[in-house]
Amino acid sequence: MTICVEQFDFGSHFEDKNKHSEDINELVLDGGFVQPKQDSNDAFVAPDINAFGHTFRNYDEESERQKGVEEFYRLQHINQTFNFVKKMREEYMKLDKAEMSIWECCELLNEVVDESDPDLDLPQIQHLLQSAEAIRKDYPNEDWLHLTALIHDLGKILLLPKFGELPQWAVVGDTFPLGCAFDEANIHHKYFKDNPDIKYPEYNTKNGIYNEGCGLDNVMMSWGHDDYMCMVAKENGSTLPKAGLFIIRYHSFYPLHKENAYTHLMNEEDCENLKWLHVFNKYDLYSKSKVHVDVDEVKPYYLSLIEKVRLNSDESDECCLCNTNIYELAFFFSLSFCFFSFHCVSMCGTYFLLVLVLQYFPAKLKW
Ligand SMILES: O[C@H]1[C@H](O)[C@@H](O)[C@H](O)[C@@H](O)[C@H]1O
Ligand SMILES: [Fe+2]
Ligand SMILES: [Fe+2]
Repeated sequence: MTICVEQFDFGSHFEDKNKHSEDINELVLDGGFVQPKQDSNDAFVAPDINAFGHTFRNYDEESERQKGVEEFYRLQHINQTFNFVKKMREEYMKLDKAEMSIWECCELLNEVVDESDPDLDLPQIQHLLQSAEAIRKDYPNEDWLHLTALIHDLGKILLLPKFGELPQWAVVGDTFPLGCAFDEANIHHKYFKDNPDIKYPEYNTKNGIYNEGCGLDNVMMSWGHDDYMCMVAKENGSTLPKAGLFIIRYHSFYPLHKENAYTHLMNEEDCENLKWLHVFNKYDLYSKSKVHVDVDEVKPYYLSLIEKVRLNSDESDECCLCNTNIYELAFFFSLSFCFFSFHCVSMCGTYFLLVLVLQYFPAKLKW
């Protein structure tokens, strides 16, 4: 099967910007987010070297930091198995760990450092804002993309005690499919030899348990911050465009979006969404630097974006305006109404009406 993966050369992207923007503007985006792209004169230029003076994603560098990264991948490749992912998905699908707003979650990432990353050692909130600000500069009208950048790594809260305190190998790093052969395009591929799934013949052919072209949504990806965040967004009824959800679930799937491996599992929709992931990746990877973003300065903009994410009406019990429980709020107002009208029936009516209305403005997501 031939698959239409557009190979994206970051170096030439901005010289050839018009051509590319035509391509991606063919995509129809749902969710009520602004679409058209405006060209900007001073586009983000991908630096050649990272904050440590090395090329980006250089996994062969001889350094102390790199030794830690390699040990991370050894553990990840041994421990991520089909059954492990299945168990994790069942556990985290419950969304019973916490209720909090997106911004509260961003602030939690202040405490998280990613040990798999050779290019960044700052708290993760800085990475979220660095990538979102960089993409916002070049794509000022694509606010869904800014929001996607802001939330794409929020799943790293899995490292925190409240969310199960999972080990780094179960949260960060590049991702790959389970249930089919491990492609050589995975970094430090050699460590897969000790993965227990290697002994199941059905998992060790090119397609494994999947049909060619089955679509990535049907593929079990290694468990981590990508799958978790996508799950949280979907289950909370987020209205992000499909391309945004695709970016969130596959942004660490470098074997696919950088090396073109596993493309036989994609369907047509994946091919379309991949174009956006290529755009996004430039900002995700090359915005990593030692330059801190002033959190307080940019906060109002991102809070306004967060408000645009409509959630399922029955998912949250809190009012977005005052964070009070909607049932208490409705009870209080209907009681006052009853007091003035001396009519109990109207109190009940008002109560149910208010609960209904208030549920359309939930402020918190279930995690
Ligand atoms: O080390 C990084 C980091 O964990 C990123 O968040 C992830 O998306 C990348 O794929 C990974 O290589
Ligand atoms: Fe990530
Ligand atoms: Fe990232």
